Amino acid sequence: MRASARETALQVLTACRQGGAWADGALKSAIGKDRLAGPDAKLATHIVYGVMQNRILLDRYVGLCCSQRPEQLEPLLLDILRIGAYQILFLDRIPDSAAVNESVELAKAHGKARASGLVNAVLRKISREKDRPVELPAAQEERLSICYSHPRWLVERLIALLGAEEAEAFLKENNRPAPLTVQVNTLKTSVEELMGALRAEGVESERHPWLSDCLILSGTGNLASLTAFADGGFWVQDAGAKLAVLAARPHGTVIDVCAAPGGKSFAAASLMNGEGHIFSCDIHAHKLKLMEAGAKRLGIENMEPMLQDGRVLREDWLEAADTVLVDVPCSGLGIIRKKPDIRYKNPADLSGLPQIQRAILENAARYVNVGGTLVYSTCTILPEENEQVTEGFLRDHSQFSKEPFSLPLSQSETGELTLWPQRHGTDGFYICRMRRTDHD
Ligand SMILES: C[S@@+](CC[C@H](N)C(=O)[O-])C[C@H]1O[C@@H](n2cnc3c(N)ncnc32)[C@H](O)[C@@H]1O
Repeated sequence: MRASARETALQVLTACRQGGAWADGALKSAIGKDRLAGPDAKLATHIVYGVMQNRILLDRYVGLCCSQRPEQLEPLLLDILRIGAYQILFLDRIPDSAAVNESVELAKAHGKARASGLVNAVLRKISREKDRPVELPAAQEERLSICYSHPRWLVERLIALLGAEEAEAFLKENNRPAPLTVQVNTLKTSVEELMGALRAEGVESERHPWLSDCLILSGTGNLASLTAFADGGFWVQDAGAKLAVLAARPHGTVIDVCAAPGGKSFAAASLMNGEGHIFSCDIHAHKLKLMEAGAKRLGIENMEPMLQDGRVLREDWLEAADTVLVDVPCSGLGIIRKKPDIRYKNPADLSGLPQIQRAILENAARYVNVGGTLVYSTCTILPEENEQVTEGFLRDHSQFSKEPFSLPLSQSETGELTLWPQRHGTDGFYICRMRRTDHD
């Protein structure tokens, strides 16, 4: 039974390595394709997330227990070793012998019968030595990088931003499960009613500590299979994302320039209580379908998904909107706890983002009417995608200025706020609220 969970996990790790897939999406489709359910689906998920969260540390163990360096091993074999090592080091309920044997079988099933001896020897050695603390380098950056499996460049950036102690707290938080926060669809139901409906389906829910219309769920299994979900009772949304919409106080004509999969537009619609109109734009046609389906499920009628590149001006929208949301594509380094593989993005691939973000902000700002609000947000914590983009924009546009805002969790006197998992319990998020005071 368990072998199929491990086989699925291996397929997912292979898809991520070879095809550039994201673990969460690849896992969801592999679990569906392999028809895993219950404990098998859970184990496959634990293994994939666990390997991603601990990859650098696991490779350290493999390296110490193998005559070859991890990077010299065939990638498939290394993935099999990581899967085995993760179970031995982190999953108490699986006997080490089972973790070793299943990994050996996995190697054989993938035509690596000759290498299965190596898998056996390395994993047995890891099992024997697992209680001895792994030797770590003295240098702080290197030590944190291995301990929490984050690439060295990111650890260095975090230490520069936060200092070593808080950087470590952030890294630790990234390897913990994030709470599953959902937003109650107040257009259709109430908090109490939804809690009752979830309970009837065996799902535990508790009120969010500081967002009155949000719940934290546990024991959900596949969310999409719940009747409460199909009935449009809620959508999944991190508290940080909800705060970005609260900071905008959306009303009247709203343009959400980077809207898919639609979470912030849904939150705006619910705050606007059926009034006004929301243009929910995205550059990818296939994502519009997601938003359309979401809006239909939630019974939102004043939201209009549209195919529109945020960098390209629509003349008919010039100074036409009361609220413009600019939730730009970003490095996503604030949501590592939900997408653990984001940490392994190549930093060189991130360097072009600020230019795209600035171009979208520049264009979107032209849609804001005088007196209207412009909110720029990201789910990252890097200043070059956050403060540096908004500062550059404000320097060149004196008709906009930052405006203080207050939120259930905290206030911002300066008009901008960075949220952090280790400080706020939310995803890492940046929010900047600006107001237009004059024409261009
Ligand atoms: C951070 S996500 C938005 C999340 C969304 N606001 C929500 O809360 O569900 C960024 C989105 O921007 C879209 N995007 C990327 N480049 C774009 C562009 N030039 N114009 C419009 N949308 C773009 C991506 O397809 C992606 O869906």
